[in-house]
Amino acid sequence: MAQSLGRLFTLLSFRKTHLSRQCVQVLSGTTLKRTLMMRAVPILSPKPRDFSLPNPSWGEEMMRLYNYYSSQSEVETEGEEEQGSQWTRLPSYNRSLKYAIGGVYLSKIIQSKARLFTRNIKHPGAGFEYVVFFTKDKQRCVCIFQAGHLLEGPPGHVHGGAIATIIDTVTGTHASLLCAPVVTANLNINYRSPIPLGSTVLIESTLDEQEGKKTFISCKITSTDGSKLHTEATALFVSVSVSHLLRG
Ligand SMILES: CCCCCCCC(=O)SCCNC(=O)CCNC(=O)[C@H](O)C(C)(C)COP(=O)(O)OP(=O)(O)OC[C@H]1O[C@@H](n2cnc3c(N)ncnc32)[C@H](O)[C@@H]1OP(=O)(O)O
Repeated sequence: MAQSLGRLFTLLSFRKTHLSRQCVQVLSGTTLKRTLMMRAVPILSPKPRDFSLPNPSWGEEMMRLYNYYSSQSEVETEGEEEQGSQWTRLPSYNRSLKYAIGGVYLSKIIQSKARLFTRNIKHPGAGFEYVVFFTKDKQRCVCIFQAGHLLEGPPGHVHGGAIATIIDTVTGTHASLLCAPVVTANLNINYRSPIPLGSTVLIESTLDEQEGKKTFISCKITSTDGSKLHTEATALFVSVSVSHLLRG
């Protein structure tokens, strides 16, 4: 199963690259053709958009924290002692790349229209704007989250389901770093204080325990200065095989 899946990924990856090259050759020539080519290449390009990089919708606080954690993730090389390398930023795509071979999307193989739930609102800033950083030993993750106006629950505040979604995403991403592929088996959430719509908050996840196929992670959402607790959660992830994901 794994072997034939691997062959399928390699074949699809080759066909996609080959198609991009053919498209460039056919279209090059006149200005019109060049314009068309410029438009066609990004569509066919195998390089996916990384949604965890800044966009114009990110507010001041989101940018401040992004710059802070990014500055903590620079690694000194050439024999010098590493400085400020505590955090590493995780790229984030709108399809399931994680388990794929050769840059082909797993979600595309299962269903071509599938998109990651948290990355499918097209208008920047309207939904989930977030970026996850993890520590070198992968014991902790921190997510900077800016909640857009389409996530409203109680007037002016973030919907409880949207909060559950971002918690599942952060803790699931954390568990995936440790032992992918995983699925959420259990998620317990205590909502302590509402999160204002449009605000930026910090989500911190911590590895509690790993026991066989089970990974236990706890998580809290606070204001960015840590003074206000919004949400606390614990989650259990169970490691599964790729065929478990494909089987459904
Ligand atoms: C990049 C973005 C990342 C986003 C991450 C998002 C992740 C998700 O949302 S996944 C989607 C939601 N989750 C699902 O759809 C999962 C559906 N459930 C399943 O597939 C199965 O029930 C599954 C795999 C969790 C467990 O299957 P099961 O056959 O019970 O596994 P099994 O091997 O027997 O259990 C493993 C262990 O987990 C325990 N366990 C399983 N489910 C639970 C549970 N709900 N509560 C407590 N323990 C549990 C079992 O008791 C067992 O423990 P032990 O090893 O001590 O005996």
